[in-house]
Amino acid sequence: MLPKINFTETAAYKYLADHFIDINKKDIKDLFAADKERFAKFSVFFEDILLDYSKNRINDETMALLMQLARECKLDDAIKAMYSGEKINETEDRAVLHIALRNVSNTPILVDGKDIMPEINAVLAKMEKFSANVISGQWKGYTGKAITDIVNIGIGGSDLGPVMVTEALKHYKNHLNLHFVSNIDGTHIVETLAGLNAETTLFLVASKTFTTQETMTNAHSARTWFLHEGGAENEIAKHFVALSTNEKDVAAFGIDTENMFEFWDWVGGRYSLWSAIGLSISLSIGFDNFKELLKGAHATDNHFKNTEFESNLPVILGLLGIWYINFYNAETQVILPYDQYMHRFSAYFQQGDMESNGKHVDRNGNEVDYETGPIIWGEPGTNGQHAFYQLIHQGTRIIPADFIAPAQSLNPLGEHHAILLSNFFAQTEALMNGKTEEEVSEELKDAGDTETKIEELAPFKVFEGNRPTNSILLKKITPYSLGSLIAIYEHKIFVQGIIWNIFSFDQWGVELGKQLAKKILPELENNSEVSSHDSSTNGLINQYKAWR
Ligand SMILES: O=P(O)(O)OC[C@H]1O[C@@](O)(CO)[C@@H](O)[C@@H]1O
Repeated sequence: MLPKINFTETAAYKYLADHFIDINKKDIKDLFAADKERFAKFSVFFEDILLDYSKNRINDETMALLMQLARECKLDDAIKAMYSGEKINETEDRAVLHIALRNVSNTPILVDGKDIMPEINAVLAKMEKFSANVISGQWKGYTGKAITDIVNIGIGGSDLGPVMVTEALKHYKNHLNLHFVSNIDGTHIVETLAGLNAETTLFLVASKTFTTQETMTNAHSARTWFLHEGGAENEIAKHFVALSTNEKDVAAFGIDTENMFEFWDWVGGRYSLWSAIGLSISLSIGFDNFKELLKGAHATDNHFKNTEFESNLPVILGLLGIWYINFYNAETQVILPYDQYMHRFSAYFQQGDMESNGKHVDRNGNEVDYETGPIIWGEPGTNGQHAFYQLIHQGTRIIPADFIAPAQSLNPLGEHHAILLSNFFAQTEALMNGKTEEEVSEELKDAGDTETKIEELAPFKVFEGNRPTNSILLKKITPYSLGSLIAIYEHKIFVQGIIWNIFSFDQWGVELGKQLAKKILPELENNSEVSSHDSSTNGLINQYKAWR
């Protein structure tokens, strides 16, 4: 069982809260001025990943107290509980073992007394064989042609991970064309299938439960399309495979369970890209590269489990988040990858973080009286600079920002990468230093503005600065380094959930909307007026009926 400690009652929390003003007397830029070794002190390497957290509102005392907070919340016990297969997802009575999916060192991991590694390795072997067959052209469609297009049908964790990774690793892809259908909006599957050839298209129906309404509806529409395009019922098996834990419903759909790649209930949907859900990744970049992704994550898993908290990247990132969320009332966390391939990285962690820690009841079943999971958002740099950096620089909110960049470009072209990285470096410097009214006035004076003009304009051009950022510099985006980075963020989420004393691995909050949608759907099947809801819902439904 996980520890069930209220972190606001710990000595560390109380000291941080009581001495918050004293601890925060100096701005970040003054802390740098006072300590030439600040960067060295507050940056840490994990293999070819550098985390520079020196541009935060911290000092030695803050970090020591945050580390004490983690220890008082028994984070080390919680880590051991997860890695040992304890059922820490207590409301669903499940273990949480995405770490087992990438446990390439094959140390036994027991669930209910049974080592799960053999079955994990069996699925990996099946994924490897299948990927090789499809990529080599050995796997043929119903007219004997090789597969050219892969369509992954899934949503949430059965879509976001595969999309993010196949995009981030596009540089490593082969000839297969990858497509992803997730939304129930008919546009998504219609636009995706337009122009595809049923003879050479392979569908992956990705669904842990194999009951998700969007996925099953899209899968049936894909099946109908396949038959309409010339495929026959007895040829479904050549063009449909299932990625699921639910063999019964896979068979009921008409997919040969021989073409089912299984995973298990101790794999959370938002942590499942390492499982059979990652088949689209393996098809896109080859199984060897998929294995590299697993190896990178496994390296982070060992780092997280074995490294003292003071040098532990997920622990440092997790505690810094706690510092801003629970002591500065930061409501969001922005993730800014300065790499176009990583354009879905923030979106991926919207589910990863917000579906894990968007909780309001603690592990004792009581309403919490403190903030928990942040709102995760972000876009690649430098695009974000031309969209929302105004608010980050001069808005009224504190927005902790993670800047991520690779030192090496996968597409070196003239000075493009140098320009990209110059912005990566400059933004965190600008957010920290800001610009004083004196500096602004000086600039305006040098530009020849009159005293009056300077007096009018200066307040609008001041940058407060002291805005906290983390910089994560990778040597290069590879399957291995991406695997490590994703796992760092996964474990950061774990750290925060443990400290907030919440359950990070269930997601009851997604159910109510689905239930109500299932009640409304039959009401839309006729044209009679609806009055069973509140006047807004009734009004909207009835207007929809009038207009459709
Ligand atoms: O993989 P599946 O079972 O189809 O679930 C898809 C997604 O739906 C959820 O909202 C749970 O219902 C996410 O947690 C999950 O990743």
